[in-house]
Amino acid sequence: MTPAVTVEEHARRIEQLLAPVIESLGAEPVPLASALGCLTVANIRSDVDLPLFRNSQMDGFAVRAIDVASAPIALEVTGDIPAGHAAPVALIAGTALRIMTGAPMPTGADTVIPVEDTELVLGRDDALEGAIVTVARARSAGEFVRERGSDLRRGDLLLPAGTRLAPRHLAALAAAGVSHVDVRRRLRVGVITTGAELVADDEELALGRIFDANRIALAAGIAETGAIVSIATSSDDDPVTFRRVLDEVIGASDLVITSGGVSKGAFEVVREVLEPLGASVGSVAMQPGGPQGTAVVDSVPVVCFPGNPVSTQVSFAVFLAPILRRVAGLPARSAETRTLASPVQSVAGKRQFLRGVASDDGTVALVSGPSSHLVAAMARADVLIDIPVETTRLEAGESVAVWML
Ligand SMILES: Nc1nc2c(c(=O)[nH]1)N[C@H]1C(S)=C(S)[C@@H](COP(=O)(O)OP(=O)(O)OC[C@H]3O[C@@H](n4cnc5c(N)ncnc54)[C@H](O)[C@@H]3O)O[C@H]1N2
Ligand code: MOO
Repeated sequence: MTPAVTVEEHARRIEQLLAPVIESLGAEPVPLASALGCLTVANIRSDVDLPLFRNSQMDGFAVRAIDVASAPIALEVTGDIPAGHAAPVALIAGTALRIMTGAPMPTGADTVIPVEDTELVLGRDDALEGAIVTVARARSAGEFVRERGSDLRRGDLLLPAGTRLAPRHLAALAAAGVSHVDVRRRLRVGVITTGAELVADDEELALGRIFDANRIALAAGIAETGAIVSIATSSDDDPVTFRRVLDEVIGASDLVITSGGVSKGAFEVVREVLEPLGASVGSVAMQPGGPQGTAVVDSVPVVCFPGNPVSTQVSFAVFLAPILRRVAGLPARSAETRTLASPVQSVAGKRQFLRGVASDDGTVALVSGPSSHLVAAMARADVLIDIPVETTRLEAGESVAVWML
């Protein structure tokens, strides 16, 4: 990749690298509890009517509308129908049955009088036997009765193919008794951060060592874009260690992302291990995110990002997030136009992604300078300001494209 390729060229390269994996993803059945965010692969029809049976919409008394037409009227209460009641119950004409919300309607009843519109006088020893209910107002037939199949009929379409499963979809499937759903298999993405300076979880900080910001950033980015984090781990700069870690992660992943070890230093472990395997490592005309690489190892695509934490995050946002979002059925992150709150400088020949905060008044302000180690400043940003490759200066009030983070 020498000389530098454009952002668009590198994006196309990654698109091509991932195409075979995405095309062969296929489908798998998953339990509903694991299906949030998955895409259905086929139309799902209901095997049942919803509601499953005719039931009461209110706590109250099941009656015949004709028997309460001249309310107020007193009726004998001949029994109770709690929710979950299994045995079919028949209403005797001219009487009432106490019923709870969701309980099956007794045959013969055609309306429910809400308890608020009644007065109950219990029988001897406060038993329901011998109780009398006074109904204060009439109701027409069908009121407060939820008819079987009134929500959805058996055989009707419950969810179309290509639905990205949200809680409301899962609720409808569960209500229809569906326990597993066929979904597009999600991409399993592995993460390897590299660098002898990275403090492992069980190590103490010492001079020259740093905490690993990229492992969690990439893992969270993967999860946010609807893919599965297969393994997120790290390696030091020893090629033998890196190769061992790479093999482990490749075995569990459809795609592997590395961070660090791709520029021009003396200990660039990613480059050292992957170039002999045919990797393309070089420069993309962007800042941050200049050093970039791609490889295929054991048929698994490997995308190599630079180690600076802002570079890693910007690289993920620019090159992988759009693809992963599309595969997961998520809408593309919107790009908008804003006006600059203050002038910006840029570097000729590099597309610059500056970190900014967008305001409701339509302006965007920088949160920091352009350097790619400014990980704390990036946390204050909500947009990337996209400065075109040949632009070297923009004045306050000029329009810029911003990418929502
Ligand atoms: N002589 C040159 N030096 C550098 C060039 C160049 O063109 N010529 N490019 C610079 C640019 S731009 C970048 S970006 C970095 C990329 O270098 P690497 O991808 O090889 O990354 P490292 O050297 O491993 O690390 C760079 C930087 O980031 C810190 N780092 C690494 N991993 C993590 C992590 N997981 N969490 C937090 N911080 C991390 C690392 O300590 C370094 O400070 O190269 C420039 N150099
Ligand atoms: O390209 Mo590096 O990512 O500028 O700092």
